[in-house]
Amino acid sequence: MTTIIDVRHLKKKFQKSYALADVTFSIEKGEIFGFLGPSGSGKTTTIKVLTAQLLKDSGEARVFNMPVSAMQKSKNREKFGILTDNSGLYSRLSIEENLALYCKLYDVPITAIKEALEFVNLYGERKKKVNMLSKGMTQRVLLARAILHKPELLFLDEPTSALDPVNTAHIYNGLRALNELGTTIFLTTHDMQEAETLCHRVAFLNKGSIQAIGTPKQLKEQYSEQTITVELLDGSSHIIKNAAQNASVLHDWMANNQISRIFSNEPTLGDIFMKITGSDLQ
Ligand SMILES: Nc1ncnc2c1ncn2[C@@H]1O[C@H](COP(=O)(O)OP(=O)(O)OP(=O)(O)O)[C@@H](O)[C@H]1O
Repeated sequence: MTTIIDVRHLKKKFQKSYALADVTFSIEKGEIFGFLGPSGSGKTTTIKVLTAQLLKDSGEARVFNMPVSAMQKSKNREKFGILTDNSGLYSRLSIEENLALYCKLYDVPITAIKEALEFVNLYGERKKKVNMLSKGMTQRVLLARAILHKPELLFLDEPTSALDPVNTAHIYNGLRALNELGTTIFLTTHDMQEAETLCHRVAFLNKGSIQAIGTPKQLKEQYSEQTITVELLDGSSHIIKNAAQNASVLHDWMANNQISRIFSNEPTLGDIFMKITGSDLQ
């Protein structure tokens, strides 16, 4: 396994308060890793430190096995793509003209524009000026720009926050396809459904520190209360622990043909976040 991002005891303070209090995690090549946390938990600060837009106060942060400071060098910048809400697009130029400038900057053939715009479902709109675009369209242009040079690593800060369900689904499929081709993806979100749909592993960030980390399945198993709901034909509903002492009750219902539905009560990632931190993800 190749470690692409390695962060240990990372701290970052603004004025007197810690945006990152003590953050430790690593991401392996080929992973889609989700950073889940409510507003103000430190997600964007982490991306900014990892992409050398902000200096850390202490701790270690390595990307591609290099200290983050090396990410400023142009040959290393080419290895990653980044989508944040801090746009940097030229509002009076068209989508296509903006991406063409980026192609020049990264020495990417101009033909890459078509592929990137098709990826975000915007090729038909390529002549539109950026100042005429909706928030969701701008977000898709930024995503196209982030993948234009086919980076090995993508940092996506809330990539679908302004998108409608159709475009969100389109972007999810595209990100999975990119990941299958080998792109490692670090994404932040406060949308637990997004994390569950896309991510191989997730970390829960709250008040600048990681509270839990694992695959969605591991976290659900770890924090499940192991109960099942049994609905009977008489309309009653029973939540019982999935344990040996309840086998005879279940057996009797079943033997008497009383059961209408049975399902397990799996917690969502949002439930688990709430349980661990006492706050929700919004
Ligand atoms: N440049 C800055 N100066 C002062 N405080 C800052 C600065 N940038 C971030 N912070 C503070 O650091 C904390 C973490 O902010 P950050 O933007 O990383 O959170 P976030 O999880 O990305 O939130 P959101 O989901 O709202 O984007 C917040 O309390 C924020 O106010």
